[in-house]
Amino acid sequence: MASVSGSYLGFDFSTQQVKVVAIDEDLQVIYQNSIQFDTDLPMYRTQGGVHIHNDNLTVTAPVLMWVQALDILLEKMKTSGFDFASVKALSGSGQQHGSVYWKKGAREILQSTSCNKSLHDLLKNCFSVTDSPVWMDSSTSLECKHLEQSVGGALNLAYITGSRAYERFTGNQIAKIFKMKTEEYNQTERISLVSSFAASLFLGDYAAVDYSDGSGMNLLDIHKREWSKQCLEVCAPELEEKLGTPVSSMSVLGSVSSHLVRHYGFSLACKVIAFTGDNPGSLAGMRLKEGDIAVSLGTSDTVFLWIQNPNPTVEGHIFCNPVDIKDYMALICYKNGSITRERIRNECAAGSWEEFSSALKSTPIGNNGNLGIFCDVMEITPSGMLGVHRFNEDSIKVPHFSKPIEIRALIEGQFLARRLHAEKLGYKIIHGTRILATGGASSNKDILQVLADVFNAPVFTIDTTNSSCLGCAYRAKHGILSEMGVTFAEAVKMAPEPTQVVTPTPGAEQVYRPLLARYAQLEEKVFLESKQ
Ligand SMILES: O=C(CO)[C@@H](O)[C@H](O)CF
Repeated sequence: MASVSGSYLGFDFSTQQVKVVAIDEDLQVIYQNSIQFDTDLPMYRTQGGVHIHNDNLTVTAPVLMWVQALDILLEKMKTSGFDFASVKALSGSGQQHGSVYWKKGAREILQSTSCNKSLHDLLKNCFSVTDSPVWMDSSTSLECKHLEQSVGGALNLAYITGSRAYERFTGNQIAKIFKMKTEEYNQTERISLVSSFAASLFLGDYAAVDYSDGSGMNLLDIHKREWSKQCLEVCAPELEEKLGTPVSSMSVLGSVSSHLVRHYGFSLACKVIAFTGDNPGSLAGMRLKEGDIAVSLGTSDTVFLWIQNPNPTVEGHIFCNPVDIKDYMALICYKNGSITRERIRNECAAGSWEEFSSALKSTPIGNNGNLGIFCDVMEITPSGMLGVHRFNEDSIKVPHFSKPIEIRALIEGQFLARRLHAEKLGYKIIHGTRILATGGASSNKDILQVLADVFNAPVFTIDTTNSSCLGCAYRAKHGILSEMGVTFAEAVKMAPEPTQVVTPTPGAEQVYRPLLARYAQLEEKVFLESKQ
């Protein structure tokens, strides 16, 4: 029987805003809207949606601001005449690693349906910690060191949880709350991620943490897909009870709350699908599949990978895959993205991308063996690498290159690094591999040509505006089909296809394969020198 036509919602509780996208049965976007924390909720006095504390390390956001933002967004949708009754399922995402602390007794209030209050009025006394730590926080170095030491080191922790200890990761943040706000911690009956907190607002009950966003906590055993008791015990007492049991990112958590049915006219049949992290949501929005790699070329660069057999290392992050229960995804972040590309453009191409492109076109693939590593700011991957390092074809360090060679050395060096680190995490370039490029630099075809040549794979461009919202609307549709065995790829096959822009230059692979090996040796040399 043909399914009754309906719509699907994807929400994203990101750092600076709450966004919503609605799609129809054919996956076409039929509605979108957003609430900006700084401007629409000025009484919270956030900057970029957060409060950076005086120590310049602690970064938090007021949890009631997120609640109030949803009230306003749903009212905006209602005022614009959005047909809530047509929504068959909804899902969403949240900024990863942030944590929300529900006070004892909050669940009963969350479940209460009798009142006509806004969610903000309903929940205003429900949080034991009112300023939630968020991903920009870097105040938990001691907790990170303690966790790594307690489980046998950084690599062991990465093997168990998918990442070495990171200051922003939730387990270390919870450890700090237990240490610094012990009474508040003891008054907490549930700890949510931003994603599962948001899902709870729609469910009218505590929503479980999903495997994918849970992989960003240094607490979830990504192989067993259950909490690592060893990690829980190191971070804080009675933590498993406060976190609840994690679930698949495709889980149907239940139906939307009767509070929302009454206030907005959602159907009682509208399902809430597990919410997840913004990056797993983006992977869904880009419709990445096995063998694909997404490269976001922005101020900082981010690489998303689909991985079947992960090899967790102390660099990068392995998360459980949000759309395939047996596979994984990886995330690799680089600080030296467009920051460095723009500096070299200004110094070597008179500030012109056209001249930058001409230099790439006038220099040979492989740059006659000249290699460069350009870290204007301290790099995330590899952690702590800094400075500009140039090597000639004999791997001898040289003080400078000519301008065209400098330009090619920068771009080849960046993409050789992305390929090296991806393959270290277990990524494999297979037949049919696609590179999905997004972000500012993806508009430069000559830069994408180098990307295609280094990876020996075709490069496609995609519009990732609202990629996480869109991905979660897709996941909402898939969530109610997955129980019938429908795969995510099948559920979203009607979505707009990415545009192929360039294919690898014949013979490029024969140049870059040995160059990649040389790059790996030189990067290791520079990395070790930076640690001395
Ligand atoms: O910390 C991050 C990923 O590990 C960021 O991308 C946050 O998810 C942004 F909200």
